[in-house]
Order: sequence, then structure tokens, then C-alpha cells
Amino acid sequence: MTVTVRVPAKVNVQLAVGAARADGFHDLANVFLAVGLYDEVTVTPADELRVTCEGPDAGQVPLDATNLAARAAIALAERYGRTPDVHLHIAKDIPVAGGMAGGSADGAGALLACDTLWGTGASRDELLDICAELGSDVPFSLVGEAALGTGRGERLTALEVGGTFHWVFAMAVRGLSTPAVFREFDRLGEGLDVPEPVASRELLDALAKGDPDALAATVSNDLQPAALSLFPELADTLAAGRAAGALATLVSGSGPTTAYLARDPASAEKIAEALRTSGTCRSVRVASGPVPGATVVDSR
Ligand SMILES: C[C@](O)(CO)[C@H](O)COP(=O)(O)OP(=O)(O)OC[C@H]1O[C@@H](n2ccc(N)nc2=O)[C@H](O)[C@@H]1O
Ligand SMILES: Nc1ncnc2c1ncn2[C@@H]1O[C@H](COP(=O)(O)OP(=O)(O)OP(=O)(O)O)[C@@H](O)[C@H]1O
Repeated sequence: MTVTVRVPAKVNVQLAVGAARADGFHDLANVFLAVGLYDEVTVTPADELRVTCEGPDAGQVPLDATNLAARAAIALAERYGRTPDVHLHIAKDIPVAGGMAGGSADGAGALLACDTLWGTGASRDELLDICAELGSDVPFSLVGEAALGTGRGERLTALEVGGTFHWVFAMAVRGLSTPAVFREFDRLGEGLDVPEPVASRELLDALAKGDPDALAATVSNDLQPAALSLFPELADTLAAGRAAGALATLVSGSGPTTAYLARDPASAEKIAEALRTSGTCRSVRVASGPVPGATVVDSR
């Protein structure tokens, strides 16, 4: 039997970050939106655990037991007292180390694929618990659509969205490490009072209405100054997107991918073209959301 699961990338339309906690993590008010850029994870029975990866960024993906897909298979197998004897193949289209939860997508995808292959009968809550152990973004990759993440981002409340939002994403010439960006956030905030992170009422209303202008007026990312501090050239990419008519521009999560909200698909194509010719980024993609989370697309 072979099972293939498709999993989307995310953009954080609000990322409010609190002070560092004793465990090193930060409390968040993290408003996730799943967008239509996908990785696919295919699982087949094998003699032992093996990971392969294809796609433009495949060379940057670890193929050992640190891969989040491998860790997901191991965690599920341990819980059900079996060996993770599978071949996991990742068809990777989500940029690596781009702040779009690519590794998290593969973790959630491998978990759902192995669960389907092995027929464990795990409940949704059990799967979400394993996701939370794997990483703060992994539960959202499983559920998709739109959600507010609290705690370190792993405790999810589904959000209503009243329409489709059109986005352009600019991939940067190099990656940024998520822990390094959080460390820079701490450094920039040294000696300052960091407020409790709270979701913006106006932003949640804008999502519920499906209103791009209202969303544009309320998007925010507390990690953006830290990402720009570590990667100042991102300001040029943001400026190019703004000049091309983006309603809002922001760093996606911990970056360095930058996100541009467009009024409609035609405007998204225009912004994408302007970014492609700006010489300020590696590649450009158009995607819209919300879209469903991890989904079995083939099982035979
Ligand atoms: C930046 C975001 O992508 C926004 O959605 C996430 O907060 C990061 O989620 P992730 O990549 O799944 O992160 P994890 O694998 O859980 O944590 C990686 C590292 O990021 C930092 N981290 C992550 C989440 C959080 N709430 N506080 C943190 O300080 C910690 O240094 C942690 O060791
Ligand atoms: N399946 C995977 N795909 C990509 N990277 C992985 C995977 N598993 C582990 N990694 C490691 O995780 C690092 C971060 O990659 P990832 O693509 O998940 O970053 P990200 O999109 O910035 O994450 P997030 O948005 O959740 O902070 C990579 O540099 C790589 O070493």
C-alpha cells in the first residue's frame, strides 16, 4: 500500500510575540492562514526508515532522523508499539527555511500518511498532540484553513474566513534560522517592556469578512524587525512589492520569505512580475488561501 498526503504552506497574518519564557519559547498570538503552495509526502512500506526528497530546494533538506517527516513516523510508531519501517518521499515545493512552515508541513503530512498506512485508529486529538511535540507550527499544518495559535503557537482555535485572499511570495537568496530570529527579537527588546501577545479584533473581523483592504490595514508581524535586522536587504524586496501595488507587505513568520497581499488575481500577477524583474529575490510564487490542511490525495 502507498499513501500520499498533500500539505499546504502558511503565512502568518498576525504574529504577536511575548517575552521569552523560562523554557526558551515565546508565547504567541499567531494568526495562521494556509495558502496553496504544497509539499506532498508519500509513504510506502520498507525494510527500514528511509527519507528521500525531490524539488528545487531538495539539497537543503536533511534526509536523516532529524527530518521532521522521519520524526513524525518515529513518534507515531513509538506510540503504537511498532517499528517505523517506511520509505518517506517528500515532493517539496514549499521553500526551505523560508518561514512558511515547510518542515512542519512534512511532519504533519508524514504523520497523517503513516497513520493511514498503519490504520492506527488514532483520534484527531492524539495526532494533534504528536504534532505539538514535533514543533509549534506542526498542528496548524495538519488542520489548515485559518486558526489562532496561542501558547507557543500549538494551541489552535479555528477562525472563520469570509473569502479568498490572494498573495504573492518572494523567496530570498538565503534562509534564516527560526531560533536566530527569535533570539534577535529578544536582543532588540532588551530592557523594554514586552506586552502580552493578543490577537487583533480588527484583524479577525477582516478575515471573517474576507475584506482584503481591512486585512491589509491590520496585518502585523512582531518578528519583522528582527528578520530585517538579520537580513536588511529584505527591505528592498518589500519596497518593490509595495511600489507594484501590494495592499500590504510583510515578512512571512520568521522570514526571510516576504508576503504581498493583492486585491485580486490580476493584481497578484502584476506584483509577481514586478518582483521577478526587481532583482531583489530568488524566485516568486502566487498562491491564495485559505486552503485545507493535510489531506490524503492517494491511497492504494
Ligand atoms: C515563527 C513561526 O513559524 C510562526 O508561525 C513559529 O513560531 C515557529 O515554529 P516552528 O518552526 O515550528 O518552531 P519550533 O520548532 O517549535 O521551535 C524552533 C525554535 O524557535 C523558537 N520559538 C518557536 C516558537 C515559539 N513560540 N517561540 C520560540 O521562541 C525557539 O527558539 C525554538 O527552539
Ligand atoms: N522535512 C523538512 N523539510 C525542510 N527542512 C527540514 C525538514 N525537516 C527538518 N528540516 C530542517 O529544518 C530547517 C528549517 O526548515 P523549514 O523549511 O521547516 O523552515 P521554515 O519554513 O522557516 O519553518 P517555520 O516557518 O515553521 O519556522 C531546515 O533548515 C532543515 O535543516
